[in-house]
Amino acid sequence: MSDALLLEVDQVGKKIGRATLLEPCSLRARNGEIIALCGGNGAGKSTLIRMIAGISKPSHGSVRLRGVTWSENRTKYAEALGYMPDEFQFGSALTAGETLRFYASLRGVSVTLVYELLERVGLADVHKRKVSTFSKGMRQRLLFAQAMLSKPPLLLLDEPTNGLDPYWMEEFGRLIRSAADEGQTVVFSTHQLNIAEAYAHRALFMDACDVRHEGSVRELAEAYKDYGGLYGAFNAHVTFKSGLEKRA
Ligand SMILES: Nc1ncnc2c1ncn2[C@@H]1O[C@H](COP(=O)(O)OP(=O)(O)OP(=O)(O)O)[C@@H](O)[C@H]1O
Repeated sequence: MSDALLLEVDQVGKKIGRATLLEPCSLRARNGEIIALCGGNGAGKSTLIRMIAGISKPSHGSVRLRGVTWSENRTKYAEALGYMPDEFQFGSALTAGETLRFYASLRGVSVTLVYELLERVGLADVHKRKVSTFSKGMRQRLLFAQAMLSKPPLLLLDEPTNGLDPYWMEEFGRLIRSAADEGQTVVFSTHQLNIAEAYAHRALFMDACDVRHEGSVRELAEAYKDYGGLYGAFNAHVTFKSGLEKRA
């Protein structure tokens, strides 16, 4: 992990009408850091991720990636980012290989990398199959490969382990660790606190559209080791008021 700051989320919040989707919150991420956003349903994880991804405009605050905001330099910002949304429909007529080649051509990435990535996410043998025949976990792995295509400085992953079997859940952990070892920063949301504990450096605990606590995963797991590790730390900081957006 280096000291270089890649991502600066500064008092970013979101309101739609009278509803508060996210209370103003801040987050800094350095190169090579893995950060887990943990929280129950409706806690605000996707809202925060979408604002970092540049697809939802904050009502307050700013997000800087490589020193620029989305509106200041869209190209520099977008090139620094690989985004895996929580829900996505691939074109059903395309095979896995065609799908990834399509995204590679959009980003000017070599086809050699496409097959290397299909191998890494365990889809090389089925690259000629149409994505419409894939299971949920297989589509998740393809979506993850899509986010990793250009080896972006920031991997922004919304519930990436959703639908993965135990083998691929662990493998996902190893893939993000090796990305971080190569200097990529990973911000991911998850309901799997064991994955956050095993692979993330830092965790943000979110609830009721607010960040309740932020800390080093190692320190939190150690402090709560007699209470279930990170799970115990999460329970100590989060009161589960999730589910509905706040209204003024
Ligand atoms: N377009 C919208 N209009 C009003 N409220 C919204 C809108 N989108 C999301 N919300 C609300 O914002 C809050 C945060 O939602 P968000 O999707 O960020 O939660 P999440 O932590 O990702 O949840 P999950 O784990 O269920 O995916 C929720 O209360 C949700 O109901």
